[in-house]
Amino acid sequence: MNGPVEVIDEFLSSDECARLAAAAPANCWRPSLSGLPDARSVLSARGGRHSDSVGEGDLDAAGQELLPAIEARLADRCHALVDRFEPWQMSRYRRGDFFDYHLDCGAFGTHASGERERTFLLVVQAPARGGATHFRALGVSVRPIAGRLIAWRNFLPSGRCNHGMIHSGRPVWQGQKIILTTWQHERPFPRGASGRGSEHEASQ
Ligand SMILES: O=C(O)CCC(=O)C(=O)O
Ligand SMILES: [Fe+2]
Repeated sequence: MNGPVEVIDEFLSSDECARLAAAAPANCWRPSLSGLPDARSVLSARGGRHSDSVGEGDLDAAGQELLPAIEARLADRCHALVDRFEPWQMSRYRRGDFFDYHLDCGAFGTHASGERERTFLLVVQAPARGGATHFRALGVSVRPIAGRLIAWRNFLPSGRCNHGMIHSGRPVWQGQKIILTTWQHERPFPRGASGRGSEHEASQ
């Protein structure tokens, strides 16, 4: 699909999906927090979301070792700038879970790395029913199919947040949806304690 929402099927192989779906230890899942990096803002930001998430640092070795190859693929096929990526997050939506309509842009205005300019969402496991990513203002609904990349830009050409990109993760009605998501910021994003950058930083 062309247009404001880019969809690439089989971006992940079925083997990668299987390894990633098994990569989060059961006791690492936490209620998802939306958007904001600091705990102060998190409670108010959480309201419209019901799902669980883990950070990339929680994934097992088999899962973590896939990430550099996935990033290289995103750089190659989507011209992604991976040094601006936030640490990956894996989210799980079980029956009835959802992520209400929101913008990915708008919460990081004062962050050193700037706003979330682009979103890269990889479907690791598809639910049996429900769970589409719905862009209300665009009238676009993208089904969660395992291996599918769903990517979009959150800015207008002027550099302001594009409110036309408002979107939601529709409720899952049967089965479970697992996604692996990152956001490309305006400037390099140092991967802190939760990411692979931490070893690098520590050695400097
Ligand atoms: O689960 C979805 O389809 C949407 C996820 C999303 O909007 C996000 O993680 O920012
Ligand atoms: Fe989003």
